[in-house]
Amino acid sequence: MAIVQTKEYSPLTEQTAIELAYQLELFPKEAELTAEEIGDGNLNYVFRIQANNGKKIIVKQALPYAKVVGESWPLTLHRATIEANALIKHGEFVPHLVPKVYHTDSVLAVTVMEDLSHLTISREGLINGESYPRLSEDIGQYLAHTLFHTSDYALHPFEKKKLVHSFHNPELCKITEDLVFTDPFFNSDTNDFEDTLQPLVEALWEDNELKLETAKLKKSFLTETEALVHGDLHTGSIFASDTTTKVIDPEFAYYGPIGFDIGQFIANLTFQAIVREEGNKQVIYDHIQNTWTTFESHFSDLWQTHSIDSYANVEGYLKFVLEKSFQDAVGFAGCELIRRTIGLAHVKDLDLISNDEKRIEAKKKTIQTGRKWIIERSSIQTIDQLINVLIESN
Ligand SMILES: Nc1ncnc2c1ncn2[C@@H]1O[C@H](COP(=O)(O)OP(=O)(O)O)[C@@H](O)[C@H]1O
Ligand SMILES: CSC[C@H]1O[C@H](OP(=O)(O)O)[C@H](O)[C@@H]1O
Repeated sequence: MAIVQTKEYSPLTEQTAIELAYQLELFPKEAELTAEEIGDGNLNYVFRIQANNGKKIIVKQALPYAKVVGESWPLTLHRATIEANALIKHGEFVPHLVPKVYHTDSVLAVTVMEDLSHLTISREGLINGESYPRLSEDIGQYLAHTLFHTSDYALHPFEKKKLVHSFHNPELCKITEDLVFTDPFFNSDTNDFEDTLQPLVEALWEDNELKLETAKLKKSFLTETEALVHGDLHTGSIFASDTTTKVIDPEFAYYGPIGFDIGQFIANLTFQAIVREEGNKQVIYDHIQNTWTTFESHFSDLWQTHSIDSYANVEGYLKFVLEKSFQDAVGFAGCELIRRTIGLAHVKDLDLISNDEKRIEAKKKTIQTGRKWIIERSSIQTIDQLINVLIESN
């Protein structure tokens, strides 16, 4: 990977993105290049550069503010370095499940990576009725390998603490602390929901039991440095086809609780379980179940074969770790369901439902399911129980 440092930050244009690609010698000098800005996320520029021979690359650049809000919301450029380093670190364990990184530049806040345009963002595909047979198996493996190998169960304590330090990501964590764990549970300016939902939302704001349990989950997010988590593992951060899965966009990566990524992914599948017609829901229930069972079995295998923890063979310890991760995941999934329904950043799975009655009905379900999962997470002990709870309210 070439490392070329530029002296000064400035936002790229399609023209300067092409110049950068030439400068980095990612294409032969004689290649004719075209560029297109294709970013549809909340935060960054994404340029696709294409040569006349068909070769393509992606140049992703952080802006010094959150694109979705504008310059009034300044945001660290360091997130680009976090993202590139997380792709590289996770790629050590699951190279087939992340894009290749060709180049990073911390001054320009740029990551140049493999183009995945032959795949589809899984949220879009799922909304269009795709089932992606490999999705849960691949994400279950991604979760098991990235989380186990970056944890104290696998790493020397010095190495682990070095990683905790290098993935210190306070500004992006603060976004999650606010948008996932706080604002939706209070009458905050960032919230965004239909007037019809007002009574249900006000009931959440007055629900002390819910707020107490959410406070405990937020505390875990704030304080537990268990593993290097992706930090924003929703279906919009996953490219998929029937045969391939690739996880992108880990700019929210930091050392956090093992259950966080698992919960966010399960919640984003749950939007589909709720919005799909009756006959198409089962494939999503199966994905939810398979995500956990694949994670559990791969994590357990890694524990047996690679753990360096003195207590690894103490009967009951692995079971304790898995039970805690599951319970956390259920609670984090509940927070994600609620925040994507009434908070600042929504999901198309819900918002694209054009029929008002159906959309509101679906949103009531995601709010009620989220509340239930947060409050009842300690009594939901298996993935089958979780799915039964979901089916009962769906
Ligand atoms: N490696 C890639 N290959 C092809 N398209 C990509 C790639 N990375 C991002 N994109 C496109 O850019 C969009 C936004 O990327 P993302 O990393 O999610 O940005 P943000 O951080 O702003 O959310 C994706 O939904 C996808 O369409
Ligand atoms: C102002 S950031 C809101 C929201 O956006 C991020 O998602 P993405 O970058 O994938 O679009 C993240 O989920 C943040 O909570």
